[in-house]
Amino acid sequence: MGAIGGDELVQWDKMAGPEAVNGGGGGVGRMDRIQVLVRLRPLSEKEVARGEPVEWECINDTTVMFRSTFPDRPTAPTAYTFDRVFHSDCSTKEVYEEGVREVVLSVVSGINSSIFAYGQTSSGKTYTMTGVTEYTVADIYDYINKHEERAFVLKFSAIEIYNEVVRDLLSAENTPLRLWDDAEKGTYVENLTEVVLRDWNHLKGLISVCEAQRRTGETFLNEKSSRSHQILRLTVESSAREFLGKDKSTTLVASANFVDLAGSERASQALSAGTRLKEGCHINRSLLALGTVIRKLSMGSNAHIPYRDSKLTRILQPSLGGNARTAIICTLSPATSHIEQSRNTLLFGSCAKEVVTNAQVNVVMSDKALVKHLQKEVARLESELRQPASNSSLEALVKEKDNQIRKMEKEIKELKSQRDLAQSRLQNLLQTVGDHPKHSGSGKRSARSPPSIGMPPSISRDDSSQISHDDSDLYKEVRCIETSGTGGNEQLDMSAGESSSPQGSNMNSSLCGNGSNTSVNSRHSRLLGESPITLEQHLENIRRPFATVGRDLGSSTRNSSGSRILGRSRSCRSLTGTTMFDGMEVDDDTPLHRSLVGFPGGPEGNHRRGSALNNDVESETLSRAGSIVSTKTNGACDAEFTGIGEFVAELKEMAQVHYQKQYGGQVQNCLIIIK
Ligand SMILES: Nc1ncnc2c1ncn2[C@@H]1O[C@H](COP(=O)(O)OP(=O)(O)OP(=O)(O)O)[C@@H](O)[C@H]1O
Repeated sequence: MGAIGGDELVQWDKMAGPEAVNGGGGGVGRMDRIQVLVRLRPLSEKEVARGEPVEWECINDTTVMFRSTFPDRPTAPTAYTFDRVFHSDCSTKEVYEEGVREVVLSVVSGINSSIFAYGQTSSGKTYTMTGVTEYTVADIYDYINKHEERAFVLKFSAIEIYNEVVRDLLSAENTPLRLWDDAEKGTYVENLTEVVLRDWNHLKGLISVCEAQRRTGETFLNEKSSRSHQILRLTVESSAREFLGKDKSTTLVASANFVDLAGSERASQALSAGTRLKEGCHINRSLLALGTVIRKLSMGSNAHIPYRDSKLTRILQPSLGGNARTAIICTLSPATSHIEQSRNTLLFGSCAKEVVTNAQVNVVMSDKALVKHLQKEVARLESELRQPASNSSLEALVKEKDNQIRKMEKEIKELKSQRDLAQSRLQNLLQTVGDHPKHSGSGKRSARSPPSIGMPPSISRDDSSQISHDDSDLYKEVRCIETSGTGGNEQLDMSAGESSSPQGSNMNSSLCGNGSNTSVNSRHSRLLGESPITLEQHLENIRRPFATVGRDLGSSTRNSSGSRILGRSRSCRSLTGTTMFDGMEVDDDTPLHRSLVGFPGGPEGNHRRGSALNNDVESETLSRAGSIVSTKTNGACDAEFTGIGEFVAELKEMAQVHYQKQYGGQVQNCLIIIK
């Protein structure tokens, strides 16, 4: 069996007529809400005898209202709206024709249908369902008689679920039946009797058998209370006579379920005990499971629906949110004594009307027709696959990409402005540092030339063989200060050149005693023929531009968010390994060594300074001259140079000691040349 939709369904709808199928179906079936009807019965003789007033009133065709007749109870009326409500004077025929007919007769068009009666005990379920079943069967036979072009086969089966046991009502044996799950058929009852109907009278006779077989019992509330859920199933198969036995033959197959549920009851009200009490427990439990399924279905979520919690819900699964059109008739007693039960029934109905089913036309095809149908379906799916994605999904994709592009453009813009800012700061710094030779008295270096700090002023740019290494480092350093992120281990650098110490050791500074011709080799001074500057002059030359740089950095190295943009340069790191102290052989007793130990950049001080900087990266930046320039205050900058001054003094002292050891004379002056 399969389902048809689209053209085939429209064709079939035309054939079946509008009275058979309400509306067309789509390729994936027909989404339909469960129809919920309410039927009020008249007061029973007992209720009248007790003098119970009528508490419920149907104020129109769709609304039933609770009006308390007791002055001591809350009088605010409560209204409940459903697809249709029927007051106590309405006949079952009206209920059928105005609320049920349209749904149940879908069965002749190949669409499953289910009619439930739900309500408390003695509210009129069996009374209503008996009439509805009769009217339906009468209409089906009427339909069959009017459609001679089709060949119909009607089958009938009936079960009851009594104390959670499934029984075949058409079988004399009282054997419990098992439920099975099948991928195609869904849940079905094993070995269930299915009778092919000869005619309407045949069916009437079978329904009488079922009534006789069904478990009933007398309770305080109902002389003939149904103690089981009863499901009568009428299956209608139909085929066009002209195609019978031919390849094109297709058969529509659908079932109509007539479900007369056992009524919920309160043991206290029904005064049940023993067997009745046990029955009542099973009834209430299975009704609770049904209520849970309906409630979960009504929420429309994809949550797990506990169909398997009871046999009732397992069997009725297709009728509850599945492949069926469904109507539920909620039966009410209007009596005061049943107010709470009536309210519960209406709440169940309110949930049920939110449940959506997906009814389809069920078709059985001959093999050849099935192959043809499947080929058509494959072709349709292939063409769908070949088509590009739908416009809406493409639009969404384009929109998303546009957003990404806009975001990236914004980022590029920001990066460009950051780059421009960095470049302008670099220019400023270069200009500031490039002015340095003026301070040292040279004035020959252009403003754009990168400075060679500590270099004798007469060394020209053309002497690239000697200064290129320093220059490149300076460039790197300035560039990194502007562009790299916050750095850490600032290092002291006083020289990056080769050693020219008298001993040929790897010292990066040259120490010169200042006698007439007693200076220790100073390659630069000799080569250039210029008077080398003293260490103090050199220090002063260094201090001035860096004091300026310090001021400049202090005002310019904070970005808008307050974070530092200055960072540790790569060149700084590269210089770390070639500080003048590396590889220097020093006597532990020399002043220089003592100085180095405590001086930033010395063997230990270097390390200590690095870790200190790590803890306060924001507060400091690296000076090319080997000191740390604080960007907080220029005073701090000066303090660093004062430290260098002290260091130089000690350096001199050490040079003297060294000179005495080496040459046995007094050093009158000392010159340190730093490349
Ligand atoms: N609409 C009605 N008009 C007149 N009498 C009714 C109506 N509905 C029910 N009755 C009567 O009320 C009594 C109880 O009805 P019924 O047995 O159908 O209730 P029920 O809901 O099936 O109860 P239970 O759940 O106990 O089987 C019956 O005598 C029935 O004839």
